[in-house]
Amino acid sequence: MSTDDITSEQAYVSALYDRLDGLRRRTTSRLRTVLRHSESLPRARFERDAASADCAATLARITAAENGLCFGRLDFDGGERRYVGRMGIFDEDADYEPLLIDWRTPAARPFYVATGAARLGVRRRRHITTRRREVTGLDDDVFELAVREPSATELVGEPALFATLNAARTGRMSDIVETIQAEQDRIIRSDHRGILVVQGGPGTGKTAVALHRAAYLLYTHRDRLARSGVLVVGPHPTFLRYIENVLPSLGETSVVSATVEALYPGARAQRPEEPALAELKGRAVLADVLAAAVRDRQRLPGGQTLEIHTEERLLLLERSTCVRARALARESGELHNQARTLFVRAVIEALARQVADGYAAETITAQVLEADPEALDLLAPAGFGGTSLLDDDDLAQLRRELRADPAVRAALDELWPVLSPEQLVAELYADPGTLASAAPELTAAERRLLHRPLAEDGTDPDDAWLRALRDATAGAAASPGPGDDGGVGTSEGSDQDGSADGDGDGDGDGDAARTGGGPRPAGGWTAADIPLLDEAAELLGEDDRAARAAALRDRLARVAYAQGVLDIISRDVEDDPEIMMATDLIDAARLADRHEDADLRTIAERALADRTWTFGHVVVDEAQELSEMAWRMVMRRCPTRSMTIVGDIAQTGDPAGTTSWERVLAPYTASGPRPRQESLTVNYRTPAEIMAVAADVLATLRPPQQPPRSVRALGLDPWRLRVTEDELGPVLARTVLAELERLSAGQLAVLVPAGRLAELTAAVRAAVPATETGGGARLSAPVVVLGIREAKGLEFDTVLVVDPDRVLAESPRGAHDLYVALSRATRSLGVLHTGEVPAMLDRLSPAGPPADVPPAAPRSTEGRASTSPTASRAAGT
Ligand SMILES: Nc1ncnc2c1ncn2[C@@H]1O[C@H](COP(=O)(O)OP(=O)(O)OP(=O)(O)O)[C@@H](O)[C@H]1O
Repeated sequence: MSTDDITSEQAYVSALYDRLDGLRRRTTSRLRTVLRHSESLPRARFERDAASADCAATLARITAAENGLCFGRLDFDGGERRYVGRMGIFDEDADYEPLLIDWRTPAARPFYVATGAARLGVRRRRHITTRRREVTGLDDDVFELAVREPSATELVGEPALFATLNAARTGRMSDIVETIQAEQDRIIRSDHRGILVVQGGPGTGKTAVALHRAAYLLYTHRDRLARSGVLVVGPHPTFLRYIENVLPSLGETSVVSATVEALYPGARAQRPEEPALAELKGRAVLADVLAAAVRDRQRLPGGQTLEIHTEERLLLLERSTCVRARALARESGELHNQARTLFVRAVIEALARQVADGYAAETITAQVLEADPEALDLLAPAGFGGTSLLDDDDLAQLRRELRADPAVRAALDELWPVLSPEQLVAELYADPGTLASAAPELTAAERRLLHRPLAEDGTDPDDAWLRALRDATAGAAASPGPGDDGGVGTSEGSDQDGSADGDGDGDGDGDAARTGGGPRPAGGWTAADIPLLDEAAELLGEDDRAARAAALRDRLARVAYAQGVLDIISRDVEDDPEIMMATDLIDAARLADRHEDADLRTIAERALADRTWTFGHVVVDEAQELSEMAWRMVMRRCPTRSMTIVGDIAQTGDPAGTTSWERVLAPYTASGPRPRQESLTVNYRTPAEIMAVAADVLATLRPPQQPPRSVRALGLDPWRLRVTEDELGPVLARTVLAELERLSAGQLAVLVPAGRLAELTAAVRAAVPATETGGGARLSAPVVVLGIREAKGLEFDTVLVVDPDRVLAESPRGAHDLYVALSRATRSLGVLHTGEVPAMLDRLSPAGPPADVPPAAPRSTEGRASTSPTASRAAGT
């Protein structure tokens, strides 16, 4: 490329940066002006905050575009020229002529998909490489005018692509906006409607494509998606940290990313699950089991009558009354906790009638019996009409007394308890009788597997459901107002059944005390339990009446305040009919609404705090790991089914994970359009020599899968080293040091069977103290030691896989896990094994012990993250 070319491109790029600076200055100054206004009224505050959020989002986009602002140019047959970059820049003085087009616009598309076979009118595609604001290189694809056969293997912008692929890893995924390939571009820009499934082998760019698609959809449908948000579901927290820079670097900051478990704002997984149990808990049939468990908790008295001994009297609750009350509550279509109100109301009504009849019977006995000795027998079958002897106030008082009576409450709790999801699931596991009745579809052995006693302390400080219920009811009880008596939610007239405490007994405790806190199984919850808790929450229903009543009370107070304000400003002019008064323009209710405080939390904050939040689009990465129950949980978050699902069924490690996209998605697409399927076939990560080893493992899986085609070979043979069990720790430590020496920059991962994580981490740490490990590992560390599941979706320059035999034995999907482990490296791979090498790894070249590395001397790698890896490596040895 001539220096003239670089000079002229530099001039153009510099002019773009000048415009970017101008835009930044204008936005910053607008932000300052907006923030200077100290608004006292909530609505004005809201507008100010919305304007400042808008400025902040624009500034974030400008900042994100700074590096690599312009990276491409297209020259068309007719002489038209388009520059492509990270954001659109227009010439305001020339009718908004585009100077730089955003990569997501249709006009930019030929940059990614034009080939010699399908030129789309492009004569030349130029990749422009920049460092900071300086143009450092140009690469041109000049298309011949003659049409030739399309080639499936054709890469777009090879030099730029290989420069990225060969660069050392940093522990953070980067965007690929400058080098998106044609098969990836098609997926990124695919229609947002419906479910899109992208199946692809390791390193084919599924994660990269899914994230660029999220950015594309946010750009194309910003109005719709900005309100409801986009959710990215990833397999583990380390993965979410690994990808967290990608969308911000594309100028998108409003995406929520979470693991499946984090979508349930309550209990957290506290321990790993046994594979057999994880598989069982993942089955969709567990949804039926939970539904049956809920119905089982809606009970009837054992005999024909239930005796309730209150302090004053003995009440006899007829079984038939409970049958009717239960049918009424069930048929209402309300969820369990809300339907309890109807059940309680019907039972209390029957008990009130019984007490009133008692009064009537006494009256009759005293006044009538003498006149007609058979009066009791005559009246008893149809009742004494006792309620008609009491006026409405007396009856209301009687119902309140009955609801507050501890014996009556205990009986109601036995028959129809308020349940938290944690309580339902933990008590289901704990009680073999409930399990047997709720889970007839499971075998006795499976039910035994599910059985787990309750944790001894019985309460779970993390039971958010109960905490929220307690807070809400405490708030409701603490704020006296019209709602407390005869007002919203508490009167006999409106709610009849009582108050805002969610159980209808008017005691304000929300029954939290009676649920005994939040039970959990001994040992705590596991990741496989979380979808069950979410399902239980869905069946039980959120009890939001306390919060609703509190909100209504707030509003009444605001209306009263607004009325006071209107009275004051109208007072002096009240008698003059000529003068228009404030009350002619606005009433108190509307004035109050204008003063309502807006919810200023970000979409992410609101969405993650609200279990019932639904997103405009959901991306599921490593989707093969989701169980059927987890899918139910994710699907609830996306009723529109606008979803991008990316994964690889050959990499499924979770025993409850997916083996067929069709099968797992069938329940959600039965009545709608079928999911669209796309596949990615080119492996950008793993060099061909390593992929050949992984492909041998892949060949042992059923059903057989096609390995992806590696885009590059590096000429470095993957090796294996046999060591004795005793030597494993020290040899591993020396190998790590030797490999670090070889690796001038980048990252090294030691991938081990989950059961050996602690022991092998200790061995590596003896040589490299800064080694990071486990789910919370900091990926910028020079060395990380991870179990295979924790390495899902990640990549490293060098990978050492330890004890493949144990990886294979540790889980029914051991071979899938080994396949994942072998396909994480971007440069080199070594395997340390203690027994015979598994036959599927025969292709590995036998190696001698790590040479030239002194065995002891632990190496300091302090400060490596902030200095150049090469420098700190040198300093550390
Ligand atoms: N078009 C591209 N240009 C540059 N780099 C790319 C491109 N496509 C993919 N890559 C790189 O290839 C690597 C693998 O991509 P990614 O992690 O998205 O693959 P994956 O299919 O999700 O892999 P796995 O299934 O193993 O998790 C990443 O470093 C990614 O940045």
